[in-house]
Amino acid sequence: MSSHVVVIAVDGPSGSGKSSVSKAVAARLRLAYLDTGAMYRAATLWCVGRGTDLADGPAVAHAVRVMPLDMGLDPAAPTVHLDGRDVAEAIRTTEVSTAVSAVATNLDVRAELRRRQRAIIEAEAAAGGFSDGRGIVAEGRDITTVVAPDADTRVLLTASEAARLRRRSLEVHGAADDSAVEATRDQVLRRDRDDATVSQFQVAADGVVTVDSSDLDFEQTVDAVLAVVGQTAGA
Ligand SMILES: Nc1ncnc2c1ncn2[C@@H]1O[C@H](COP(=O)(O)OP(=O)(O)OP(=O)(O)O)[C@@H](O)[C@H]1O
Ligand SMILES: Nc1ccn([C@H]2C[C@H](O)[C@@H](COP(=O)(O)O)O2)c(=O)n1
Repeated sequence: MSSHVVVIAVDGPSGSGKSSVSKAVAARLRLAYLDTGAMYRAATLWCVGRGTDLADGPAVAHAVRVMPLDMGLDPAAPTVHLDGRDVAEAIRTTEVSTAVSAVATNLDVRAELRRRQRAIIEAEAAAGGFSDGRGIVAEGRDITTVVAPDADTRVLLTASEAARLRRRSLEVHGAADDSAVEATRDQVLRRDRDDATVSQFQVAADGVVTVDSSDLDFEQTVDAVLAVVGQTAGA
């Protein structure tokens, strides 16, 4: 049995399915799961809660450096606690989704959150080997390229703009008619445009495998990512 520790990195644009697919992959392989987007969302909620002006870069960076954030890594029940408070729901509000790019494009915030993400990944990787079901799936926008460029498996999960808008619209509004899709446009496309100014998640970097889920259903997408893991991490 191999004692190799596995790190699986997944990036992609909004609505491509990173979170749901990564969670399912981690559960299937009995690995930990890290949602790095949730960390940027928590940082946004933290700043808003302290009354920090999101346009004041140094103040935002300072607030994030002292942010007491705890990430729970069980893919069956991932948790996010800020100063001991469960904020899993609070970080998904439209207010946070609309404001998060202002925080995520602050380079000092990125440096701090990347440091924390690497520490979490290293701690998980040190905990055991893949054969024991240990290791981690980490997903976001810069995991394959900056946070964990040495990951065993690096996947860029994409989907067409239309598919991503439809999925997000179904998720948020329970419908994918024209007006529902229009209402999700800012949360998906404007956010991607802003986030793409600091991370490269629209084209696969060297060594990163693209999985295009536009014409795949959820289970087929999970299987496609597992197949890449099988080819790259010796699963
Ligand atoms: N292949 C797929 N086919 C159909 N629906 C999917 C597929 N993959 C994911 N979904 C659904 O699309 C929605 C968006 O997925 P998810 O939240 O995982 O995307 P994301 O890339 O993490 O987005 P964001 O970065 O904006 O948080 C969810 O409702 C999810 O169940
Ligand atoms: N590694 C990451 C993860 C996320 N972000 C930004 C991009 C989003 O606007 C925001 C929230 O992410 P989501 O929950 O929608 O995946 O955080 C980033 O810049 N880098």
